[in-house]
Amino acid sequence: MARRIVDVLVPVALDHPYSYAAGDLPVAAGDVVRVPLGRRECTGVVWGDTAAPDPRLDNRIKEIAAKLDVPPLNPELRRLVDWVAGYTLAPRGMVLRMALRMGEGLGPARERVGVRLAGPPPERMTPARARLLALLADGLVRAKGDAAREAGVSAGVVDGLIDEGTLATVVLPPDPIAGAPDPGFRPPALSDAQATAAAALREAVAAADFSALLVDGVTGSGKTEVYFEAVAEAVRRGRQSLILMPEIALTTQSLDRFAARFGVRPAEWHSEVSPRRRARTWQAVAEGKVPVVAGARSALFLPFRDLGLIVVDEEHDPAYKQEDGVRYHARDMAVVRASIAKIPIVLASATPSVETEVNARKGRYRRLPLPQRFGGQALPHVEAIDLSREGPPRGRWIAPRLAEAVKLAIERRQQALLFLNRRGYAPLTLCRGCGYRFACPQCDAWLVDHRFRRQLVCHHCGFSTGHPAACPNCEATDSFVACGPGVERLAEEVGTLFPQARVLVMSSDLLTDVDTLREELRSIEEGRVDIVIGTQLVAKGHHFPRLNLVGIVDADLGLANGDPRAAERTFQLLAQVAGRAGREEGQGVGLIQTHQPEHPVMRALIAGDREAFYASEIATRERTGYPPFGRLASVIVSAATRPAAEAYARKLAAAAPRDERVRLLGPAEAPVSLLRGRHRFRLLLKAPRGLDLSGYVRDWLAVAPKVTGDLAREIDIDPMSFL
Ligand SMILES: Nc1ncnc2c1ncn2[C@@H]1O[C@H](COP(=O)(O)OP(=O)(O)OP(=O)(O)O)[C@@H](O)[C@H]1O
Ligand SMILES: [Zn+2]
Repeated sequence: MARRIVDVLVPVALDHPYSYAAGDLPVAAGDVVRVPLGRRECTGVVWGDTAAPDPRLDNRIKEIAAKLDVPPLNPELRRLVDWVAGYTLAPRGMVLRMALRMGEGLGPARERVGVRLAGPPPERMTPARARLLALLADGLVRAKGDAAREAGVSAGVVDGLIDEGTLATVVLPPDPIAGAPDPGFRPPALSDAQATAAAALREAVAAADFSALLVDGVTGSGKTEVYFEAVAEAVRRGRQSLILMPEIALTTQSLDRFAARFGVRPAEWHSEVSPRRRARTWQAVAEGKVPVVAGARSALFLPFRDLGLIVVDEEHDPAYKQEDGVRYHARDMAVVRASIAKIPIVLASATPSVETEVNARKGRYRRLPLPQRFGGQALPHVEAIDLSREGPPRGRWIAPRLAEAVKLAIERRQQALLFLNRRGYAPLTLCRGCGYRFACPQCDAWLVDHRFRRQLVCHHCGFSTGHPAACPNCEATDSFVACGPGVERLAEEVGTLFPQARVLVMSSDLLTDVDTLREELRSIEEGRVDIVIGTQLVAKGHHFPRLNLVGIVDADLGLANGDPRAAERTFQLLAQVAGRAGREEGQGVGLIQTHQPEHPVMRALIAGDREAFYASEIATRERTGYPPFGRLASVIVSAATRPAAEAYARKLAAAAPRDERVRLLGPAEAPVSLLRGRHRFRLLLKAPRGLDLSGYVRDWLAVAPKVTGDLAREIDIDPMSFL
C-alpha cells in the first residue's frame, strides 16, 4: 500500500504546507502535530492529504513525529486562516501562527500550593506567627500567598511554620479560566429602545445564521447592556461568544459589568495575560469549556469549538488594525469569520466607521438605533473656543473660558477631563541660540520631551536619550525651548491654575501595568480625582459618573496629516471624548479649542449633528473613490540607503501589470521617510470597489523583481496608516 502523505502547514513565513508521511499515525485534517523542520521540530497543523505527492521527493519525505493531545483546528478556523492569508497576502504560516497560541515550551505548569493547620504550635511564637495561626485556626486550606496577605505576614513566616510542621502544604487545582456565566443572574430592566434592539439580537443568535447587526447608540445609551443580551442568548443555547474590544484599558469596566450581569467574569485574552494562562485559555476554548471570551483583536484566531456569536465593541476603533506582521483589520476579518461560521456578528459604536455606516445605509448591515442616553441624560452641550479670537496667553494652552469652566466644575464637586492626544511634555525641543532641533538619529521625527522620565524620546522607534547639558550644535547651555504642549506640560499649567485640585495624568507611556491602570480608572470613578488630563487612553468607553466637563485642548491635532481618514478619525475621537461628559447627572459640557470652528467636523460636533458629518464625508469618499467606494493597497519599500530603496520602488512600479482600472500612485518618499534607520518609499494602489485588489497585487509580486539584500517590502491591503 502506498504511504499516506499529508500537507502540514507550519507556523513560519511560508505560504505553502510541507508534505510529510503520516506513518502509522491516524491523522486527519486539523490535527495538531509535531514535525521535523530543518534541524528542529515544530508544531504544525495537518491541512489535508497531499493531492499529488511528487514521486521524486518520495525518499526525502520525513515522518510526522507525533500527534498532540489537543483538539483539532476545525474547518471553520482553517478556512479563516486561508482566507486571511489570501486577502492580506501574509504568508499562510504566519496567519496560522496567530491561531496556534497553545503555548509550547512553557514546561510543566507551576503548582499552586495551599497551606492548612496540621501540627502543634511552634516552639517560638511571634506576633506574626500568632496572626497567621489565628487566621488558619478555622482549619480551611488557603493558597500560600493568600494566607500571607490576609494575615499581613511575609511569605517567610508561612515557610517557617511549614518547616516546623505546624502547617502542612496541599497542592491546589489551578484557578479556573472562566466560570459559567448565568444568563439569568441579573438581567437589566431595559428601556424600550434597548428592548427592541435586544430582541433583534436574540433573534439573530437564535437564527444561527450569518447576519451583521449594528448597535448604533449615542454615547451612554447602554450599548454594552444591549449586546450582553445577545451573549446571554448564546449562553442559553450552549454556544460560545467572542467579544472583541479595541484596548485592554476598555476591558476593565466591561469585565466588571459582565460579572454584574452574569455572575462571573469572562475569560480574557490580550497581551497582558501571562503566557501560561493564555495556553490554558487556548486549550479550554478549543475544548468548548469557555462560554465567553473578551479579548483584543488576536482573540479572533482562537480555536472556538462552537462559536455562536461575535461582538465587536467600538467597531470604528483604529486599534483593530494590526500594523505589523500580518496586517489585518480585526473587525473586517471578524465579519469574515462570522460568515464562514454562519453566525451573527454585532458591531457596536456611537460613531460607526464610514465603511460600516455605508453598509448600514445600503441595508447590508441591520441598524439597531439607540437614540437616547439611558436614564434620560441629555447629550453634552458642545461649544467651540476659537483659538484665534479667545486663545490662551503665549506659552499657555488653556483658554480663559475653558479655565473658568474647569473652576466651576471643581467648585460643584464635579470632575473635568482635559484631553490632549499627545504624550510627554513637548513634541519638539529646540535651541534658542542656533535653532538646532532634537531629532531621532534613526527616524524622520523630532524627539519628544518626556520630563517625568527625564528623557527625550522618539515616538516611532522608542530611541531615548537624556536631556543634554549643552546644545550639540552651538554648545550654548540653558538655551533649550520646549515647543508645543503634551499632557505633562498641560499638567504643569493645571498645577499653577488650580493648585488645590487633585490631578491625574493618564497616558500610555506613564503606565507601568494593567493593575495600575485599573486602579487609576477606579480612582476617577470613585471621585478621588478632580481633573483628569489624558490622551486617548481615557477618551473611550469609560463611564465616569462625576465627570461633567470635557475640554479638548487641541481639536485640530489630527486633521493636519495627509490621511484620507483624518476627518473621520477626528470626528470619532472627539465625539467619544465629549461623550464622557454628563453621563449620570447634570448637563455635560464639551469645550473644543480649535483654530477652525467652521470645519465640517467641528460644526457637526457643535451642532450634535452626526448626520451632517456622515453625509459630507460619504459624499467626499464617493467623489474621490476612497473606501468604501474604492479600494486601496499600499506597498512600503525600505532599505538601509535611500538610493537602494528608491531604485527598487521604481522597478517595482515599472513591473505593475497593466489594468486601466487600477491606478498606481508613486513611488514617493513616505511621510516618515526614515524609520528605525531605514529609508522608506511608498506606492499606493487605488482600484474600484469590485476589483480583487489582493489578486492584482499577488500577480504583480509574482512578476516583480526579487527582494534581495537588505531590501524589505511591506504589503498593506486596506491600509489605515499613511505614514
Ligand atoms: N438597562 C439598563 N439598566 C441599568 N443601567 C443601564 C442600562 N442601560 C445602560 N445602563 C447604564 O448606563 C451607563 C451607560 O451605558 P454604556 O456604558 O453601556 O453606554 P455605551 O452606549 O456603551 O456608551 P459609550 O459609547 O459612551 O461607551 C452604564 O453605567 C450602564 O450600566
Ligand atoms: Zn526613532
